[in-house]
Amino acid sequence: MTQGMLFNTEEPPGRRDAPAQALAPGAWLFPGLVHARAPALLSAIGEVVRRAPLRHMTTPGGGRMSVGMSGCGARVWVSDAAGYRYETHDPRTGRPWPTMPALLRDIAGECAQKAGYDGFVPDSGLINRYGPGDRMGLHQDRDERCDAPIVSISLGVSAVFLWGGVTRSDPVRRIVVRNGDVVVWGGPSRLAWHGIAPVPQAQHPLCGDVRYNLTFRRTA
Ligand SMILES: O=C(O)CCC(=O)C(=O)O
Ligand SMILES: [Fe+2]
Repeated sequence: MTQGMLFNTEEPPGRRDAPAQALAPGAWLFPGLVHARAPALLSAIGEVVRRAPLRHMTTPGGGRMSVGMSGCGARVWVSDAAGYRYETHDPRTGRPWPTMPALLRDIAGECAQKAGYDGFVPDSGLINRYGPGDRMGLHQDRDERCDAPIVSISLGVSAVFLWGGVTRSDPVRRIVVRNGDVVVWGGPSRLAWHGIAPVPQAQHPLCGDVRYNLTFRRTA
């Protein structure tokens, strides 16, 4: 696998050439693909959350999500007592979500292309912030009105990505995702079940004890 100029400048030995791993038809793990871009990605996250602060959303059932969330782009996923949906405005500030930084849009497009999905232009960039012990239960991403793929970037502390099949009862694999790893799923795997196991207490030089996840989608 060759990697474009965008990605391969500073990755440590052993990470640069880690091969892509097929998880399922249409689904790929790219170890370290954006490792060299982690500082730039984190500063783009900082830019977004200054204008749209991270917050703990509520599930329709009344539970508080452990993960802190924010986002950018035309629409961002929200959850509250009224349900799961995409909104054009941040309910917290009443303002439109911050514009997606070009760096994020471009990197998401490059990652999708690596998985064979050409022309992916996300209109939504979700930011998930996990502290020690925070998790995301197994779910499908099915609130989008579009079957474009999903590009998911891991930053900071390593975590275990839970990867099931398209059926709830399919076996669930546990895949370690590290700083700079990218998972892309679409096509026949677009509605695969997935989640994040409780994030361990650990330290990362760029993020302290935090894991960030950036998830790019087309919502319409
Ligand atoms: O944090 C992750 O890697 C997964 C996030 C996710 O599944 C989601 O935001 O829908
Ligand atoms: Fe998801």
